[in-house]
Amino acid sequence: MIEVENLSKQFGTKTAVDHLSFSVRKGEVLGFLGPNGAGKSTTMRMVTGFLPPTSGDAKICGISVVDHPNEAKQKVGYLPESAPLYNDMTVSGFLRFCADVRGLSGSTKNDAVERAIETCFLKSVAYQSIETLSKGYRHRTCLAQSLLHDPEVLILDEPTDGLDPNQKHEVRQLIKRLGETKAILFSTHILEEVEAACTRAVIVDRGRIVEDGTPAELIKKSGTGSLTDLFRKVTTLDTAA
Ligand SMILES: Nc1ncnc2c1ncn2[C@@H]1O[C@H](COP(=O)(O)OP(=O)(O)OP(=O)(O)O)[C@@H](O)[C@H]1O
Repeated sequence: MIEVENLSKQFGTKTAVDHLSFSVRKGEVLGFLGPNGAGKSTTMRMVTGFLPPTSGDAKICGISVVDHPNEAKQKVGYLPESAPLYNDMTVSGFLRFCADVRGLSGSTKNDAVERAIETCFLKSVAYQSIETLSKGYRHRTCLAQSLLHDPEVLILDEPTDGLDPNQKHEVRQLIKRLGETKAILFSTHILEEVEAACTRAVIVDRGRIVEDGTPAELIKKSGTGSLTDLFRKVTTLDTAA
């Protein structure tokens, strides 16, 4: 469902993503790990059709993001790193607005908004204005937005960032559940999320994949039973420069 083929991105002289290739099938949750500046967000922005690659391509359900970015976008739910929200709207109003932008109307729109509110546990704040929400609820509102059109593919950039431990647990469970019927790519800095939510994980460093395996395989590879040890072994301390 997600096929990334030799994807590269150059910003001036900086190579942010360097000939990356991987795929995610339906029923798979792929954890996308790597130090700050490894190229995770840049890869996700290209895979969702929001940033044109310097070379290579990504296909969403067989649709090229280079040749048909708008068609590919319709198949994807995307939670960007800093997702935009309209503070003066209520949660329900914001989701209805996003559904309009997605081209949903009538009962399809009502059902989509209701389902997203339920899935992301937003019922209690549905009619509250976004500016009054805690960070966790704001975050879940962004996540709900990405689910409105019931996409086959979900691309989530640090979906648990800034959440408290209870909310982190809830969102991980949600990702796991959604992953049963969709293809999910999500980035995280929290290595325990690999075991908690992923069927597979890749570690990227300086725009390249340096490890790829199931959580059990990666833990075995570490030699110490610790994903943190493996992560530290295969990644560079400072990749942002
Ligand atoms: N628009 C841009 N212009 C120039 N350089 C950029 C741009 N966007 C990203 N970069 C650079 O590309 C590299 C990869 O950045 P990216 O945000 O993809 O990393 P990341 O793995 O998502 O990092 P983090 O974990 O900190 O979010 C970094 O060196 C970053 O400074």
